Amino acid sequence: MLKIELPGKRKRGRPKRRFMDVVREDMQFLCLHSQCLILNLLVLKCLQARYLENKFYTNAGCTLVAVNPFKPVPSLYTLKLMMEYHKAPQLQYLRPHIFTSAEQAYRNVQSQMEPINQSLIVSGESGAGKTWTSRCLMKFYATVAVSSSLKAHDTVERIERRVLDSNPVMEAFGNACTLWNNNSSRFGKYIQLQLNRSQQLVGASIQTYLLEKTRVANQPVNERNFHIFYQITKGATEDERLKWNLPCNSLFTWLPNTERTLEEDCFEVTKQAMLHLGISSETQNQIFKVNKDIPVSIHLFIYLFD
Ligand SMILES: Nc1ncnc2c1ncn2[C@@H]1O[C@H](COP(=O)(O)OP(=O)(O)OP(=O)(O)O)[C@@H](O)[C@H]1O
Repeated sequence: MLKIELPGKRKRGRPKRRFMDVVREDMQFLCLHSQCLILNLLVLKCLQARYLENKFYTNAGCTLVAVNPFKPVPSLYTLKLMMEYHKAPQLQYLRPHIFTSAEQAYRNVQSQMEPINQSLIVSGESGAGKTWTSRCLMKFYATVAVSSSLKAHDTVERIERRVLDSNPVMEAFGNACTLWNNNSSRFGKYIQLQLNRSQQLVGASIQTYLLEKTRVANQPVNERNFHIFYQITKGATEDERLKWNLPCNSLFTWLPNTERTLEEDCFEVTKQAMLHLGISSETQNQIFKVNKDIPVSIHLFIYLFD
C-alpha cells in the first residue's frame, strides 16, 4: 500500500527534533561539504603541479587521472615505452601511464586459472582525451597481444591492422567538429577485444550507441556536420565525382563552415581503412553514390544510420 505523508503532519510517536539538533546536523553537513571542497582543491593543485612538470598521468587509487596536454608529446607513446611497460616486472614502480592500466588489465587476464573479462572505462567531459586514450589502448593491445611467435601469422596481423583501422572509419562517420573539440565523437563506443588462451588478439567488436543523428540535418552555430560529408565533398577525385553524381564546387546548407580545413578531412585515409576492414571499392561506391532521385542529405543519412 502506498503511504503518503503530508507536509506539516508529524507522525505520532516520532520525537520532535530540537532546534540545536538541527543546527548541529547542518553544521556537520557544512563541515563535510567544505572538507570535500578542500580535498577537490588539493587534488586540482596536485594535478596542476604535475602538469607543469609534463606529468600528464596521476594515480588516484585504482583510477588513473589523465590530463590532456593539448600538445603533441611523442615521447610519451613510443613503441619502446610501450614495451618497457609490457616487460616491467613490477608495474607499480613505473610512472603512472595509460600503459600501466592497459598492462595491468592484460596481466589480470593472464593470472587467472579461468580467464576473467577485464573492463577499462574511459570517461571525461568533451575534449578530455577519451578518444585519444582509447586509441592508445587499442594500439597497446594490437602491439603486445601479438608479440609472441605468432606475430608473423597472417590472420593475427590482419586482426591487429583491422582493430587500428576501425578508428579512422568510426571517426569519419561518427565524429564532428564542435566548439570544444575539432574531433568530437558524437556517439558512445563499447569496444571488445577478444584474446585466446595464449593472450593473443583473435578478434574485436565495436558497438556504438547514442549517435547524435540530428546533427545531419541541424548543426549548432560554428559547429560542423559529420567529417565524412566534408571528406567526400572535398576529397573525391574527378572520376569519383562523376561516378557518385557529386556536383563540383557546390555549397550545401547542411555543410556549414566548409572553409575550415581540419586534419580529420582526409578522405584517402578513410577509404584505405574501409578497404582494410573488408569494405570493397564496389561497396564504397554504393555508400558514397548520390541517388539523384532523392535529396543528397537524406540519401547519405540512410547509408550512415540505417
Ligand atoms: N594524450 C594526449 N596527447 C596529446 N594530445 C591529446 C591527448 N589527449 C587528447 N589530446 C588532444 O585533445 C583533443 C581532444 O581529445 P579527444 O578527441 O580524445 O577528446 P574526447 O574526450 O574524446 O572528446 P569528445 O567527448 O568530444 O569526443 C585531441 O584531438 C588531441 O588533439
